[in-house]
Amino acid sequence: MNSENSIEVKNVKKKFKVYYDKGRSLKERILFRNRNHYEERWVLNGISINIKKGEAVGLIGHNGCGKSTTLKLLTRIMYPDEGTIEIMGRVSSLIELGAGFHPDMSGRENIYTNASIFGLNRKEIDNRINDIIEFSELGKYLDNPVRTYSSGMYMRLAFSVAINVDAEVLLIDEILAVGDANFQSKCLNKLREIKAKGTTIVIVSHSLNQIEQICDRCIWIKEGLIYKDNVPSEVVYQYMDYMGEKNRNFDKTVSKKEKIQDDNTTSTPQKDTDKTTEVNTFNQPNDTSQDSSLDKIASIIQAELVHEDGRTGNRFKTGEKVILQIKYSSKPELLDEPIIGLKLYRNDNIISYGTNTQNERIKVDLKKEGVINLYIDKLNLIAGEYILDIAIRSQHMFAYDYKSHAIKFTIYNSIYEEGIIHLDHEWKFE
Ligand SMILES: Nc1ncnc2c1ncn2[C@@H]1O[C@H](COP(=O)(O)OP(=O)(O)OP(=O)(O)O)[C@@H](O)[C@H]1O
Repeated sequence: MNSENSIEVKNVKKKFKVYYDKGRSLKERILFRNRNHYEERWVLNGISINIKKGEAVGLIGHNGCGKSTTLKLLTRIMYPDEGTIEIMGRVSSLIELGAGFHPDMSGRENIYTNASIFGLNRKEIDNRINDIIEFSELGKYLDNPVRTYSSGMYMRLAFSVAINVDAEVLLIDEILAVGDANFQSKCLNKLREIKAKGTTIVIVSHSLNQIEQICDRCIWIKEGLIYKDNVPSEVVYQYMDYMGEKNRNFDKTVSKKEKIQDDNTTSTPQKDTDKTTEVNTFNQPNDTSQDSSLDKIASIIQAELVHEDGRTGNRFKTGEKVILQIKYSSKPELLDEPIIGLKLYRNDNIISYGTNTQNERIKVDLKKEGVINLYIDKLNLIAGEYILDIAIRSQHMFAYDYKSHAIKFTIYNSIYEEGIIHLDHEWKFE
């Protein structure tokens, strides 16, 4: 094994036996008695990964692609059918929440048994117990049996033990999905601390944001093989594009099926409800089903964010140049000096920015139909999920139209930053 590496996975293949239903009735059992009772399904078809000491690697991919299987093979919960896995140093894992906990034992007793599974002796655990208890925030519940714990409390305990055993390799499967927002951010900070100390981390997560925040490298597993292996910002971007395309194709299929169903079940004229329309397209002027735009003095028909090269998107890099395009219709003769307003907030409800044309002393002149373009030179938000509300209001604050959650988008950045905004800056050392 190369001394620079912490993990070496060579051409690993893994198959599972998937057992058929034996049949419920006697007749089924007799009829199917000669049939093979299982089929073999290959989940990993030859994976090779070298992970350097101190590297943090994220595994991503769609459901069932083999991420957790890879992690379980690394933990040696299961073994490969072909290929080899070598790991240097003590391994700590957060794979199945509270696996290894005894339900009737107290939190404190479980700390001892769980930490000893990770290879710590009594004295080593005694030295760490205060840190473990403090991090778990379990306080007065620590002496209660863990069967009385909520899943969040289980997670706190499991996480606290796993990160305090001074492992050289930490394997985490989707574990940060549990627990409240405060604890999640505490775990993220702790992971950064652990990483800074040189621990190798492999993390499976559907939260691409977490992967971007913690990892130096991201591996996309597809059809049991490594499809992409690069810096997180690159791989996550490509993955989002791929998943977006997949969802659009799915929507198209659903739309077609629904249309056929609709055609079969009703003879009344169908309204124009094309499911392939972007989610940020709102009720159309010819859609008379809802609060119709026809009745409105001004309507927001569509809103989207556009990259500098003209592509519509919902994923942008911190500092990217973007254009917000708002397609509208209005009845100019009835408009009373309209105001266009925006409110941008992060998915934890922190308002990140808000403005309107009135405050900026911009005179708005809306036509019967048109597009409002807002040019944003630098979208200086830190990585996260954001939501944009858009409104067209009158001078008297009457909302002609208000679109809550008009656009949802993601900001990515390979550098971890705290807060909301990114301050353009430059370091100089003299
Ligand atoms: N013990 C098992 N027996 C049979 N099939 C299994 C077993 N464990 C996993 N599989 C199958 O292997 C495939 C990969 O599972 P795995 O849990 O590794 O996927 P994953 O990428 O982690 O998915 P998810 O994102 O949904 O967690 C799935 O089709 C799953 O049904």
